[in-house]
Amino acid sequence: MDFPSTETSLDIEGLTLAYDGKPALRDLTLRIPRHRVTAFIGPSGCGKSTLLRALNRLHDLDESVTRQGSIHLEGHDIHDPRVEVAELRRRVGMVFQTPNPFPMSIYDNVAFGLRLQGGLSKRRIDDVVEWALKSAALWEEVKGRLRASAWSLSGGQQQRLVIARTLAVEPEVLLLDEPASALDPISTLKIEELIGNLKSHLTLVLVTHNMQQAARVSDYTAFLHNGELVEYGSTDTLFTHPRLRRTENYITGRMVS
Ligand SMILES: Nc1ncnc2c1ncn2[C@@H]1O[C@H](COP(=O)(O)OP(=O)(O)OP(=O)(O)O)[C@@H](O)[C@H]1O
Repeated sequence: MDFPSTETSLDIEGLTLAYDGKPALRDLTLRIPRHRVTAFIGPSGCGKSTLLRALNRLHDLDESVTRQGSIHLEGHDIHDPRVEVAELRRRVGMVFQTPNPFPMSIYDNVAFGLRLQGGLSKRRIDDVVEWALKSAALWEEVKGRLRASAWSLSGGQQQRLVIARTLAVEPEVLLLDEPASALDPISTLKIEELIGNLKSHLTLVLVTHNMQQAARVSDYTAFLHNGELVEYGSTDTLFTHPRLRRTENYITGRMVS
């Protein structure tokens, strides 16, 4: 799957990543398009989360990890020594499987990153908190109790709060690692709707075990197996006319691992 560089957000080239010398990703090359939803699918242990984490350098502190190859964000090498990792992680935000709001109020969760950046008036922070909560489709449910503890929210609301917290610092890319797998079906639907709405101004990358979910929300799908990129293409094509037998076996449930 190839996109012109003008439409590419993340350009992954020859990426090999190993834990203690054991490769989890093998020579992966793919381009992730801007303002689209790209899903990574594949059996457990195939390297989906490893690839997602590599995109905002979450492996940096893991001394067992070695890497070859490159990742460019908007044409710039994310491993360039001049890159500040905190700024990279602001631009490439990440939401994990289990909602992880901070032990503070709803408002303070969303304001957290803005206050760290500093220099914003109280009024401006109020505005951004409201905008982020609206963007995460949570505002109507919490506008009357912004000072309540984030932990008083349901699991699905907590996950949308975490998304609002991530959106508040205006990332360009949002990485979602099984964001709905701990949620009930109604909360899952809300997260899926939200993903669809966010792509008008964000690039989204989604790891999911749920193939129906990948089919519902993503524009492009990458199928990984044993750390290799097996097939990558438009979601419609990959699910209806996979090129390779391995992909077909996986999406039809004939491959379990
Ligand atoms: N921190 C780590 N240290 C050592 N090995 C790891 C580490 N994280 C992942 N691995 C190994 O790397 C391989 C890929 O794991 P990864 O979590 O990326 O796969 P995955 O496709 O996301 O799996 P799942 O769907 O089960 O979450 C697996 O063999 C896993 O055991």
